[in-house]
Amino acid sequence: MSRKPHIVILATGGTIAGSAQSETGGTYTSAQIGVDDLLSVIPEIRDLADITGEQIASIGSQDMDEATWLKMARRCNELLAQDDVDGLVITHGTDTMEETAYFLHLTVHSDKPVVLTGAMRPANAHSADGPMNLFEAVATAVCPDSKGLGVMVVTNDTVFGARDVTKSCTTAIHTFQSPNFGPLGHIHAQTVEFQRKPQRLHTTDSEFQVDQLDKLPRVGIVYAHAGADSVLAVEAFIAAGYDGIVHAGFGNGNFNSLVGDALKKATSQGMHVIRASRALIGAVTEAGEVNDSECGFVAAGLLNPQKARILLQLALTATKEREDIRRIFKSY
Ligand SMILES: NC(=O)CC[C@H](N)C(=O)O
Repeated sequence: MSRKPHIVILATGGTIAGSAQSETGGTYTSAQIGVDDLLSVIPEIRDLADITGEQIASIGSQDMDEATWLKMARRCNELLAQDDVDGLVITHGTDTMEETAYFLHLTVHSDKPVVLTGAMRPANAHSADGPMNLFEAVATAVCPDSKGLGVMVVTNDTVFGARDVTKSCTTAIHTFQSPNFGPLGHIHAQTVEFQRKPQRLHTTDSEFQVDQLDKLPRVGIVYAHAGADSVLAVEAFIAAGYDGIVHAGFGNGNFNSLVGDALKKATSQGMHVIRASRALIGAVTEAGEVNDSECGFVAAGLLNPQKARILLQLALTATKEREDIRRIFKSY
């Protein structure tokens, strides 16, 4: 490429754009600073790429919603279809970054890099992590080896895959981890080195098309605990006409008998139930204590409950057949 790569930064808010009362900590407000101000503190970023910025939203990511996801997916697909755009960097709050990353991993149909980044310290804090994270996100977006790896999350000198990454710590700057497999790669002194590639389907191989949609199927999450009477939550989702439930179960996707009966009632009424786990590591497998085909459930595999919810929502835009949903959970 003779010209410099062109990277578009889509800003959504979060702590990376946050402002605190004090540079050493305390309360702060997300989404106070626009994309131009974020860029102004790292002028070297313009040595890596020609940068243009767009403000997609100005929110703390706890307020991220499906309407904004659909808008983001559409805008990403539009931009990446342009010959003069080589990749995207999305600045985002960390609370739901993993969910937005996985949603875009399945709905953006391009092999050009899409990299999400954010920060744990507000923009005006001492040793704010946002500027370096943004710089390294752009370094990742312009790296030729990033092509075809799907959507990535870059923070703290580390590149994670959208499917595996999760926010693991409430406050630390090394909060993002991939507990099952570790990161895709690392960044040091502007150099990005990858160790592995995502194996499951994504982006250019994804069957999910959301460009014409203005909403997604309704799927709720029910969380297991000893002595759970979350049968009431299951009943509430049934009564509200939800399309599906993800159960964040014990261990290998287990539930107590009360909740199990309520979940079986849900499937008998045409709802879809995914068995995920509240455990951090390991897959929910079909061969365990639950007979999925008898109960009409689908095992989430390695997806955590919040990502299993997104995959079920997208699956239900394409099919209502349980066997097809099972195939989707084994492929994405
Ligand atoms: N560190 C953060 O980005 C968290 C701030 C805010 N809750 C958000 O997710 O946008």
